[in-house]
Amino acid sequence: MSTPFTLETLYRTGLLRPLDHALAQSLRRLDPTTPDAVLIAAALASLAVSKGHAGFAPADAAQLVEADIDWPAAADWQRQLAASPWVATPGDPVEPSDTQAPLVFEHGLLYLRRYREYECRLALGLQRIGTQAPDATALDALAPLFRALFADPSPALREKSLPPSGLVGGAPKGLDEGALPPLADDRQAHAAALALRHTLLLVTGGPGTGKTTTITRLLVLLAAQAQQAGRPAPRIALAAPTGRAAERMAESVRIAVQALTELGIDPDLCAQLPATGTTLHRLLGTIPDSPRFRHHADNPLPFDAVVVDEASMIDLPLMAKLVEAVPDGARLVLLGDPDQLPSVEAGDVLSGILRAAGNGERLARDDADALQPLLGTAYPPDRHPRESGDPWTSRVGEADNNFPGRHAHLVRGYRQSSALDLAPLAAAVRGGDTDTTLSLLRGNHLSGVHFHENLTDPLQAHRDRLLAHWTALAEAASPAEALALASRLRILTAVREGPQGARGLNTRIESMLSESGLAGPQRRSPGPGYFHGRLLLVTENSYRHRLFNGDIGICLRDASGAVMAWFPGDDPQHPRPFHPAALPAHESAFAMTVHKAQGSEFDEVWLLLPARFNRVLSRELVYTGLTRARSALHLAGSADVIAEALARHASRWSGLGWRLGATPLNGKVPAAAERVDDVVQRSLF
Ligand SMILES: Nc1ncnc2c1ncn2[C@@H]1O[C@H](COP(=O)(O)OP(=O)(O)OP(=O)(O)O)[C@@H](O)[C@H]1O
Repeated sequence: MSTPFTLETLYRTGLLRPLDHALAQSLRRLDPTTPDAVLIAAALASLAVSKGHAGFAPADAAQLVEADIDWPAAADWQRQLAASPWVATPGDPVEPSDTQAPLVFEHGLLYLRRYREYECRLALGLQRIGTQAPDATALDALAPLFRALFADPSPALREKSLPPSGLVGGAPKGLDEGALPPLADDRQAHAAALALRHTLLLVTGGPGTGKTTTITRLLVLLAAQAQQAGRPAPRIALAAPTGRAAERMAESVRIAVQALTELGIDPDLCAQLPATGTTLHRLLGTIPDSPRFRHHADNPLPFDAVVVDEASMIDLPLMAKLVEAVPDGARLVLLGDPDQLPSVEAGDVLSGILRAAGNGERLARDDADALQPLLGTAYPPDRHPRESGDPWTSRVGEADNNFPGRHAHLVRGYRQSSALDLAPLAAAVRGGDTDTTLSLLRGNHLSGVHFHENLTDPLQAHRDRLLAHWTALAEAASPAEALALASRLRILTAVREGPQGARGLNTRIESMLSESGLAGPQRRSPGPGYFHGRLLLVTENSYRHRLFNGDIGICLRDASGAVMAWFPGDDPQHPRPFHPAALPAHESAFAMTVHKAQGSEFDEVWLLLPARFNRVLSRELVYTGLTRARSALHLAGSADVIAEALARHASRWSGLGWRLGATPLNGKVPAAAERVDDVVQRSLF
């Protein structure tokens, strides 16, 4: 029997949270004549935000609430919403809405007003950043360096064995532009060239496609450009949503810089690049007990270029605050993998931006023309690209789109690992191709990829092997060694609860360790749970401790027998000890959800799917999980669950794509409502 469409029934049956119900109740108290349909929509708009959506689509209500409900006809429901005094219906995609109305109905979505305003602020902020024209006049002068950076200089340099002193304008002397291969089909070169001409750039691509390498080269170019123009060195910030991701990014930049100096690029230019990264919260400056930051539109960040990695993890409010804090004239470069899971909090911002920015596969004609000094002839000027079938056509969406930034999508993977041949599997999962995925998994030909079909309990089936890893952590000679060992292996799960959930697995692993004598009662332990060798995952940001959501540490006994929790410091050789009782919120980390593992990598990943289909599963979840592996992947699950996961997208309701496309305010709003395929029930993990 279907559930009646009344506020009380939906609440009583547990489909609404107390918070959602309270919002609806408060509207009813203020105006008892408010129809139930409006109250329920308000409650569902609140529920939608908790599940990662920017708003709620009444036409697709069944996507949000998985229950058999007598939903009203969408058109009637929308009419009631539009007629309600609680609901603003602004005529313009970025005009502030009526502050008296707590809800906004726009483009098929019902928003809590605050989230609609975040979308507007973000759209306007990106518009402001992207429409500033950088000084792109001296591109000719940059050409030698550009070609040295991008035209695979290594063979030329090795032959010539140039000492660092033989440099001209940052480029190794002797590199003859004409002798170098053309850059017309090098997407990394496109990305860097586009960033010299535009202030807003998105660089997307899967793991190891060279996003960080490309940006490092771009930053060297910006440094050279400033030097040539007699300007001070550019002030550059490297940031990411989590501490771990920021660290990984800075590490990749350091490695890329090292490679450039070894290849003869001017060390003075390379020295201008930052050696460290920071979290977005730290960059913006948190204010205790406030959702506001120290840096905002009136106190912008003191940087000329802000580079942000793992952009898919950034939620709507944080991205809105970030773009507002980017000063006029500064560059914003967003790096990310659009096939990974969207942000845990509301927004799915990266996909919204990408929807407006086009697919990043081709250069626009004006860019190709203007960037000729750097890229060479990108397309023959005498042929119209669209007619000729030439690859250098306008970027997709350009003709009917006002988005001011540029997007470059990198596809070629460079991270060579003879141990792990993940690329074909990642591509099949990304494309939702179940047949290919299963045949690759079952074929057992991909090096480093192991399929454990129908395995539901790796702890039982592979007990000794897994246990050996965890006991080795406890036997490490030093905290630094234990932390280095810790990233060798991780069990990743789709869900938090249940037999294949991270929480239950951690409990079982701890009892296994206890049986093996490791996790027993500890002398001078600050609590029963803090045993020598316990892996910890921090689950909230603490600026006081400089510990951030996603940081991994390990409990180890010190010389006096006291157990301390060790976390990485600035120098990998010197981890930082904390008294476990003083740590911010944390949990065990032998197993963790794929969501928590975003931004991290491990040598060996055991990706454990639930035995039965669960709505958190999606192709993005499987893709994110398996791409965390550096040298070995063990995938445990059934063919049915894999097929069902790959059939679903983890996307969200958002109006950002059309809003960005419709800005500036020229009244050109696309007609079709933007909606997503599936809903992710993130409350489950
Ligand atoms: N054009 C290139 N030629 C040769 N090697 C490259 C090139 N671009 C990147 N690489 C190498 O590929 C590896 C991955 O590069 P990088 O870290 O920049 O990728 P990424 O896209 O930022 O990866 P992730 O998303 O995992 O952080 C590095 O070892 C880098 O040196």
